[in-house]
Amino acid sequence: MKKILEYIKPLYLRMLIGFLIKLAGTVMDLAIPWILAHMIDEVVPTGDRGAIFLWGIAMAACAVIALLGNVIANRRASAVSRDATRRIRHDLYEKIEHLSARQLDEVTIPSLISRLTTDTYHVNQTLGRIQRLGVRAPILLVGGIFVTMFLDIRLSLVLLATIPFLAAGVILISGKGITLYASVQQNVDGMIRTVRDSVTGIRVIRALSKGDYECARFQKDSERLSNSQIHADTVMAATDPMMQLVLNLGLTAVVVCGAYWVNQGVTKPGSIIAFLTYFTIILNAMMSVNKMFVMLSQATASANRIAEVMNLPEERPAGASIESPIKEGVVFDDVCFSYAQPANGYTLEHISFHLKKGQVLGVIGATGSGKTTLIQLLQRFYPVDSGAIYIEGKNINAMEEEKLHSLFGVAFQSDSFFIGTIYDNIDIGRGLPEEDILRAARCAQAEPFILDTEEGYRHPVHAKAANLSGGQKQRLLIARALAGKPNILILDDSSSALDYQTDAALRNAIRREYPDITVILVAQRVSSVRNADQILVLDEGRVAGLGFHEELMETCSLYQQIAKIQTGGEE
Ligand SMILES: Nc1ncnc2c1ncn2[C@@H]1O[C@H](COP(=O)(O)OP(=O)(O)OP(=O)(O)O)[C@@H](O)[C@H]1O
Repeated sequence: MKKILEYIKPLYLRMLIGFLIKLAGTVMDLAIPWILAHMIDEVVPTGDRGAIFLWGIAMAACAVIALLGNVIANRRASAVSRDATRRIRHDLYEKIEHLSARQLDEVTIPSLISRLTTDTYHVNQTLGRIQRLGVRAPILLVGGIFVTMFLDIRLSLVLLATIPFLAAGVILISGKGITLYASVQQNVDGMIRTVRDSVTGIRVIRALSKGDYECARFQKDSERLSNSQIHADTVMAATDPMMQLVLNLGLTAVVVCGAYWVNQGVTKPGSIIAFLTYFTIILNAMMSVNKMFVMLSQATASANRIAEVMNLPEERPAGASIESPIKEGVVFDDVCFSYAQPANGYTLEHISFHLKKGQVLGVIGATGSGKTTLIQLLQRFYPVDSGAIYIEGKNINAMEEEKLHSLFGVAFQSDSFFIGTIYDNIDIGRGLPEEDILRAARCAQAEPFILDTEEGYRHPVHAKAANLSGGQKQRLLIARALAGKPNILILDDSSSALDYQTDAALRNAIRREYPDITVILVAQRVSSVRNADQILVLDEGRVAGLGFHEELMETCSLYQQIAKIQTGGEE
């Protein structure tokens, strides 16, 4: 909550003005029953029509001012909570953008989505409500009690006796609400995770006839969420009836005592009528305060979840000062890395190689051998546990993140497409020169299929590029990676859907059109890497071989095995 208060601080003045307007409106609301009692008990018995008319006008004026004050203040409250939430959402999004891959793994993407959406929504709603009712309800409550005391001290003491019971109940229950609503939000995370998995993998799910299984999984998450929501709401809902009961008992006592005192002539009937009106005002104010506490419990749970992400430390990798004696290309110097605890074994172990500028490195190995991890380390998505990675002699830890990432053009196995044209999907908002885009598309062997369409480069791409084949998508991704003319091109198994001929044409075109680009080519097929200047063979995170094709065919048994399986022994 402390973090959220930082966002409200600059809005204090605006809130204060809103509060003052609200205060004026609320005081007018409180004045109306008082004027009513005064008219019945003091003015009407005199029979002075002029005075009755004037007091009537005063009542109407109070009602109009109360209405205007409340409307204006409510509008201001919405504007303030909208502005505060917009800034919170913006900063949270920016923070998420800069989280390290390890932090993303820890918090998880679905949880970040719900923090950015439902949690900020709860904060927004509560900020608005607190401003709308935070002044009005307590003033109505305290003011109502104060005026009733002024009207009749004995009757108001009967009413006051109920307040401590009510306050204790509200405080107890709303404290529990924070824990309950935090658990609801955790279940929202779980449901988003399941929906995300099912939607992104819907084709695979259908192909494997796993629809029923996924439905059951969703049902389970949905039930868990409903149950936690029902449990939280049931506990929190207990406060309203409890308050009504206590207040109604108080009211009964007031009416009984009031009737007795009127008979004795110590209380006037007008006071009893005004007292009952104030009683309704106090009851409603109590209910509003209670609702505010319920919302506050929910918003506190959400605010804590938002602050948890915002307070995550910036992970700045260590060991940035050391420079490599090799001043060009990419150098991996005895790199070890593990996603979890190194004590449980490394994912990549003692990886060393030097890739000269303009050279091609092929990376091959069984699934799970660490090929993608190696690429992630090069882009500093995770910090290495030991050893160092250098680009042009500079430790990547010493580079500004933006500068480091601007060196790469990356095509992953599956990457995102957005609704737009083919041209837009290659450019992705970088505003690149048209000739660079056309050249990249040509080189990626994408142009023939693009020109085959009626609209050419303006051909529409549907959501998730559902109207393109796997090979066409891969070619567009490669074109996207090339179009920015990067220093280092990373192709992570991104030509697996291409036929052998297109794959070979692609590699030749890259060499011909972009001779200075250093290429790292992760592949499953020996044919994709055989012409590389160096081939790194990975086996369970260790280097099983490093050299060019013919060399490895002589020295590396794992490489020989892979080649033999893929070529049917022709090699
Ligand atoms: N974010 C992660 N957190 C924990 N472990 C991970 C993570 N990503 C990968 N791993 C593990 O690290 C190992 C290497 O994975 P990696 O993706 O680098 O293999 P790969 O050779 O690229 O596999 P593939 O050819 O199937 O893509 C695997 O055992 C994998 O389970």
